Amino acid sequence: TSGSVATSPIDSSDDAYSIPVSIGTPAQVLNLDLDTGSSDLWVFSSLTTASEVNGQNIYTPSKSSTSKLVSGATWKVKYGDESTSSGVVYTDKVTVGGITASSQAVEVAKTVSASFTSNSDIDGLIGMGFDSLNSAKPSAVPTFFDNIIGNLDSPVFTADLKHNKAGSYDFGVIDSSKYTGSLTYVAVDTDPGYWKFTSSGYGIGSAAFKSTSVVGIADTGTTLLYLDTAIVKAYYATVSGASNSATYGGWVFKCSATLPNFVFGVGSAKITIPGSYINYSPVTTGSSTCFGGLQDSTDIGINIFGDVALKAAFVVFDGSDTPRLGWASK
Ligand SMILES: O=C(NC1CCCCC1)N[C@H]1[C@H](O)[C@@H](N2CCCCC2)[C@@H]2OC[C@H]1O2
Repeated sequence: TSGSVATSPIDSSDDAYSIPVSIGTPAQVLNLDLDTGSSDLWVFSSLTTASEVNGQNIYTPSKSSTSKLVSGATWKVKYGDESTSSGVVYTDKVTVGGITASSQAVEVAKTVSASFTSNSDIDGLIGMGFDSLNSAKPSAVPTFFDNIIGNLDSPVFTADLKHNKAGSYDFGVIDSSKYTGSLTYVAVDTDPGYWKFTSSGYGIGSAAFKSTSVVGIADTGTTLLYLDTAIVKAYYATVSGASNSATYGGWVFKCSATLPNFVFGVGSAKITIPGSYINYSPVTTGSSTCFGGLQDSTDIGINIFGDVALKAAFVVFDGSDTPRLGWASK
């Protein structure tokens, strides 16, 4: 089997990309953030503290004839941005892009942190990282990808994210009409559970490409691109008036600035991020100061190829016995 689901940016800054996910019988459709940087499928629900729900669609297990409580199971997840959620676990039928997991662990939130409450566009997350990152106790539960991989024509899913328009996630198939040239594959280190790979270097604007190993994760659930200080400083050195602002917690510049393209290497291939993708958004609504889409990864401890990078490419997440990532321009 194979399938495809449209994914849309939740706002004009491409802060996240959501997909419709059907849960239960009859179907309850929620808009979930597909996150390759985590491995819990969790949802806003009828069990979520009422004051922490603010316009999100909710999953009500008691209205689904196929829901079952997983007795004794709990979960609690904390993300890199310090957001958190926690609750209990049900199993139910889950369908994404026409592909069904008949008994998918659905982690039902009893509580969520403020940043989730304030984002009415996201009804939960569907984690597509490796099972080792799953937070369920006393035992981890498989991801949706893990549950369907055996039924897929090919053990892969692909990401075709776009700037300010709908893209797609495909499952079980690599659609060659969605990219140009050829795919270049790179090995994945699944420790501790991210899609972690080594980029072969970078280039800033028309400057010479710098061949150097840059270890990072392909993370659809992170908005921006986070890289080593030296690379980031070299990039913003080409943007007149750019500064690393303590006030705003990162590199900022005049919204009217022209930003150079940023190239990252995958093997012998090169992915070009248009400079415009690095003009992420005004620091506050209406400000003429803009926050950069490329930021420093020092405080994180790992480099993150988030949506700013991913939307410049077509990416194959290959979950075969030797996991790997395929990258192509588009
Ligand atoms: O915490 C990270 N990434 C970290 C960012 C800082 C540097 C380290 C990694 N990703 C989260 C993301 O921010 C959340 N957010 C929801 C609202 C729209 C934007 C996305 C969403 O929930 C969990 C996950 O996705």
